[in-house]
Amino acid sequence: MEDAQDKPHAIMVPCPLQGHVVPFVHLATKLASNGFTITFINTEKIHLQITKSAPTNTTQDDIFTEARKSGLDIHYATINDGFPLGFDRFLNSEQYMEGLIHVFPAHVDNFVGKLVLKNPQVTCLIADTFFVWPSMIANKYNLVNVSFWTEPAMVFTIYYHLNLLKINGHYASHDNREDAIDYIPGVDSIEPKDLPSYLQAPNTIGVAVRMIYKAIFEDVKEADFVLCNTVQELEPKTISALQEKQPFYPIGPTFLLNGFTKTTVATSLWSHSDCTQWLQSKPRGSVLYVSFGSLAFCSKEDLAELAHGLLLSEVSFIWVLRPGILGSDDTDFLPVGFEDEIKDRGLVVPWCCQISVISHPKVGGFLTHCGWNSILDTIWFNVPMLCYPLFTDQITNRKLVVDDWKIGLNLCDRKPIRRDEIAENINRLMSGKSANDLKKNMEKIKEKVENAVSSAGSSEKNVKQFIGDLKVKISQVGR
Ligand SMILES: O=c1ccn([C@@H]2O[C@H](COP(=O)(O)OP(=O)(O)O[C@H]3O[C@H](CO)[C@@H](O)[C@H](O)[C@H]3O)[C@@H](O)[C@H]2O)c(=O)[nH]1
Repeated sequence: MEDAQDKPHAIMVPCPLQGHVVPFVHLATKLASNGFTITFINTEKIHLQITKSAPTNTTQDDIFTEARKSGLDIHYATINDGFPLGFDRFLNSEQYMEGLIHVFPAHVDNFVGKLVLKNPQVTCLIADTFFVWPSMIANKYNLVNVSFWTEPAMVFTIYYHLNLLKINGHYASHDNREDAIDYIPGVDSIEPKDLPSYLQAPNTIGVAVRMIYKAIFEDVKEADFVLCNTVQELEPKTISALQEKQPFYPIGPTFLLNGFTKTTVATSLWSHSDCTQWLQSKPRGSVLYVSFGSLAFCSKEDLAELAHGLLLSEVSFIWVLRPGILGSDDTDFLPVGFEDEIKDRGLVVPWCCQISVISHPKVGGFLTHCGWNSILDTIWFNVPMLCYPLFTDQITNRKLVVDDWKIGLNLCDRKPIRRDEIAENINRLMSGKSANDLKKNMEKIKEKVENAVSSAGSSEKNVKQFIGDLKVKISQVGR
């Protein structure tokens, strides 16, 4: 029998969200192609949503069936998150988060306990940094504790140094300081307005969210290794500073780690509308892609203003309007006559295969909420961004895109957003000098990413380094 460190068996648990399941699946595939055995866990709810959304001919009980046929040793299991399948987790997000903190860990514990008993080769837990329980479970079952962070290192280090923000009066005081923050290791300077949203308005967000961030960044300090879906050359100072605290490996973008091939693993939570035929008739680089990811809510007023801005811009667009984007069952939010007015200039879809759309040569700009996966997707396909961050890390991600890397523009500089400013910025994104400048900067950033995922690049090297370090750790833990 092989030693446990020669063929590590890792349990992988993503946070039950679209933007987390996707990078976890790519990482699982990468590790399995490097000789790991993986047991991948989705919640029953996520599994149901994925299988319901997959094309009927591919619906499977096990999303890794095809991957296994190609020789990868990936097992799949689903566990209960503490709520009935019919419970609406988004409309009851506060209650859901309480459940993820207090109930979900008991289900994970139960599952891991049984698996470890049956299978002594299980040596490692790779859990989403967003969970509060990994160190408890890793310690209980003597597993190497690996935390996977799906956002940029900049955001990680801000939460990691929450205490510094508090001591210095930039967070959690009655009257937070408004001057620049220049004491976080590896971050030159950041304005309070660029902090993740949860750190800006501590009194208006739920208690559960605040508890989660405090708890997860206490827990991650116990991890043996931290993996991050970023690129060393994009955030060098921040990453070096973090590496002085903990073994921290930038290994992104994970969707490129297996070469850019279409994955056989179903991950989408909604069915894809096909946009390729509609795109065919458009001139090269002329279409704006608009999407706000899987999680963020918009107000009815802002969506109406966006719709008017798109009309005024006269640009062709594909707009992903996810079901539930208003945070309610309301579906009646587009201005009267909008669909007639856009005719064949605009296509509104509930969801699509984002990679297929932004890789299409007809697409020339991306109006995005600045979800980290979307930023990585669009860098790879050289599509400049118009940034409309809505909450959480998206606020800080915008700073990276617009202020630091200069590969995107702000949608509006003030709130509430205004249709004339939206239209003007859409046009600046899609044509003229500003568009050319953005494209030139984008080429430089893309080159860094391209180098990182090449066989001698930093992300590939960091994956190898992580695997080597993990094997040493496994031999020391001696399961
Ligand atoms: O129509 C669509 C829209 C999105 N996607 C995919 O869905 C994912 C979306 O991820 P992301 O852009 O990161 O947005 P969210 O779904 O909003 O992701 C959550 O998780 C991210 C990673 O932690 C955070 O950066 C975000 O702020 C948070 O909202 C990406 O893989 C996209 O390729 C599609 O396939 N089709």
